Amino acid sequence: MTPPIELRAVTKRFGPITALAGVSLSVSEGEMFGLVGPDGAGKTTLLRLVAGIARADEGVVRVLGHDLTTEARRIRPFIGYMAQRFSLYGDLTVEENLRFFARLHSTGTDRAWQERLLEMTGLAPFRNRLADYLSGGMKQKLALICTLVYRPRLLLLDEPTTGVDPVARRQFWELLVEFQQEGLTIVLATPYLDEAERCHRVALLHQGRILALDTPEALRASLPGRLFELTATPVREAARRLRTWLAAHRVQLIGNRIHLLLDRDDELTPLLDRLEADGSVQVHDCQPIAPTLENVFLAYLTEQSTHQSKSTMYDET
Ligand SMILES: Nc1ncnc2c1ncn2[C@@H]1O[C@H](COP(=O)(O)OP(=O)(O)OP(=O)(O)O)[C@@H](O)[C@H]1O
Repeated sequence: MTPPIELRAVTKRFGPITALAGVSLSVSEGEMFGLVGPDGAGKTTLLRLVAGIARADEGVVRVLGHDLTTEARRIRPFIGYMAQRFSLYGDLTVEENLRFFARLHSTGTDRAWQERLLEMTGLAPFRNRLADYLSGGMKQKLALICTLVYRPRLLLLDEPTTGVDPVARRQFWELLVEFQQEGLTIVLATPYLDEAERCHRVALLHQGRILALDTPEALRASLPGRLFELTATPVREAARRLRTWLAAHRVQLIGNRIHLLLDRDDELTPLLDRLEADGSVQVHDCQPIAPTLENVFLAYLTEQSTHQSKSTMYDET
């Protein structure tokens, strides 16, 4: 079966900036696919290309069997795209917003579906409230159902829960999972790695390239060696010293803890002895831990930037 989304060697430039550089990926029917990466990595650009709003400079974007270079218009009725700043009409009520978006796509008559969306999101009791007076979480839910009101086959979400409180985020996710289980294919960009963990597969983007793409389990397993969590004081000095002895991607400062990636267990004791040797750094605790996606992505990103600074050094000499 043809995958609903397929990108082959896609490049997108904005003047001198290369937002996407030769990206290839495919998303399967009914999949929940996550895009993560630092600001400016190219996540929004990728979603906009798939939505048919922007065009690739090179490569092929195929969505629902159509080549978007020539057939972008054909897919629009089947795509739900919730942009980072999705605009609701603040002076319309919840229900009026929903009907407005439904009418834009000539499905204004499917009232049963609209009612179901209002019920599912818990927005039914607030149907007459102006959108301006909804909480942040409720606004996001309304934006989601305005995106789904015309029953798209693909749902593209750009950081849909940014700035939403944890309870509302959890509710939003319960809805997403419900829609995905009904067969909707979902691609979402997220800055939250706990959200990425809930996706079937995740792509890590950096400067327009895919650094890693796999299931969360496989990505975690791809971190070579053993990970240790260390508490020490002063923690910044401890991390600084470790970074001078080990490759940068092996030492991650996460809050007030250091995560240390070693090849072998027996590297640990000599390293800790060296850290405490002059008495100015004290190690309080050190335990082996299971890696999270955050560890994996930080390792990839640091390794990448070390690589780049090395090649810049070579370029300059
Ligand atoms: N319309 C545009 N004109 C010029 N540059 C752009 C445009 N859109 C994106 N860019 C640039 O392309 C690169 C990728 O941007 P993009 O918005 O896709 O990243 P992102 O991963 O979504 O980051 P963020 O989460 O900060 O939006 C950035 O360097 C950005 O400044």
